[in-house]
Amino acid sequence: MRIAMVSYEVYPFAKVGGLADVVGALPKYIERQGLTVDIFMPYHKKVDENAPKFGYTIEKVSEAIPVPQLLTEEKFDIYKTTLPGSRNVNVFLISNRYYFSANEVYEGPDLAEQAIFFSDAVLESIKKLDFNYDVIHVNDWQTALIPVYLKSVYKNDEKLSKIASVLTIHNLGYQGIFEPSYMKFAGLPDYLFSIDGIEFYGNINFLKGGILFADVINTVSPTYAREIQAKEYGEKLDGVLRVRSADLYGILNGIDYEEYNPETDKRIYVNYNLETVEKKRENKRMLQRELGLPERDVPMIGMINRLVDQKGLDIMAEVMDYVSLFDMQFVLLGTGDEKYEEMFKSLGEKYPEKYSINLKFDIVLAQRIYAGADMFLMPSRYEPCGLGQMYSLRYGTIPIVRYTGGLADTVKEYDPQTKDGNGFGFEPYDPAYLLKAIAKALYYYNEKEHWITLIRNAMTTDLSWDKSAKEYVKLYQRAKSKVQ
Ligand SMILES: Nc1ncnc2c1ncn2[C@@H]1O[C@H](COP(=O)(O)OP(=O)(O)O[C@H]2O[C@H](CO)[C@@H](O)[C@H](O)[C@H]2O)[C@@H](O)[C@H]1O
Repeated sequence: MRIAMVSYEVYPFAKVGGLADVVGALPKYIERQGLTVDIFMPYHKKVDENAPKFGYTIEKVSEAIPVPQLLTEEKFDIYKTTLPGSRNVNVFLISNRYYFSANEVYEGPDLAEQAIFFSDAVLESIKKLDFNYDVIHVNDWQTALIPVYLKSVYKNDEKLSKIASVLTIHNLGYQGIFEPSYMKFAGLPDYLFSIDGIEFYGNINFLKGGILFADVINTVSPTYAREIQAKEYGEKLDGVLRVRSADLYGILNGIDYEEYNPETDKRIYVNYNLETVEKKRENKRMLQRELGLPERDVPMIGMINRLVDQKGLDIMAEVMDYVSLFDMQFVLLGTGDEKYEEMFKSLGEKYPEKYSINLKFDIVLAQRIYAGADMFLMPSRYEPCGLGQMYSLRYGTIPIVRYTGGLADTVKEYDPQTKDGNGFGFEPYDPAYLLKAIAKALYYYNEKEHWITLIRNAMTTDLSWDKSAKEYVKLYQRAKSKVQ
């Protein structure tokens, strides 16, 4: 089977959040299952910026290809590189100066036009390139129109009509909702502007289109796949998801065990494994030094996040003054909404000996926090899967989470009787429960025998992609069986 995987972000070429990590790792593991995978992504400015750091080279494959389907004269070029660490995963970069010259991945002159242009350009590239794909695997709203095109405009196209589609929802909170006028730009037939199509409360909704028209849909954890079919987590698409529930799966993300390995990770200060885990302390000391925190043996809580409502920062705001009463340190790395940046900045100013607030994107510092911190906080309001808690488990850093979505599927409450469990957490979205979970973790930090057991349980949790990659292969087979 040959798979075309389509995404706006792919590590290491351009990364904003977890989507990049998934599409940068999963193809390597699918390839090991004997399939062939190619990636299609926009040629963002970031791709050139990251090239010297990661040592990939880029060549031009084809140029000035039109998109006759769309209401634009813009053309695109195709460039090609290879996914580092893969055997043979081609990465095709769709280049167009007008749409893709912003500094950031999710910026541009018009985000709706940009996503439509990219989606159609991918299909035009597939027509042009000499490969026969069995499945197009699209990710999130930016690429969710591809299944819509396949089942409407291209349903009689000799090549494209034979390709099945899979949509992965990494975050239902972002849907791509725009004015109906974009139907015309996209060249989509009018009949699609209906309740059974991409119409959504008078607008158009790209993700809804993907959910209705992809042959198979999945999200990134079994719990989130269940949660989003009910009103509380459904973001107004729960009804549409229930319509497709027979074709909706939940496959837990994995993490790249080669890239994220405390034994070999070159970005951390001192390497370690389960047998030499006491070296974590050295990582903490060096991190304290780098960040200007007092070099003491106090429990350190880390947090690395996009600073947005999803991440539970409003309930955190209510408890951090109380958490600050403990002898502890807190290290934040993140960027996002101004109100949250301000909240963390003022905590840093109020308690300079306890807080290190780093409002930037820095993948080296991220690894140093995963390795150096003792605990990792992720009190998300909702979390489709969550990778932060998985990286921290792998690095022996104990997660404190809200049990929702993938957090509930990967973190298990520590039981001091049975010595089972790899972290701490809470369920009701309520600051009092969050405070209790943090206090509990801080308590067990001082119960050294329990803490060592926790670290052992964390580091031996199976989070590899191997199992999930096999699930994706089955998903592709299911999708393929629907178009024959
Ligand atoms: N300032 C910063 N500097 C450096 N690195 C930073 C950073 N801010 C965040 N990161 C990194 O970005 C990634 C975040 O991934 P998550 O999966 O935790 O959340 P995200 O909401 O982005 O992903 C969405 O998609 C993924 C993938 O499916 C789902 O796991 C998740 O639940 C869903 O919300 C981690 O690798 C983290 O280290």
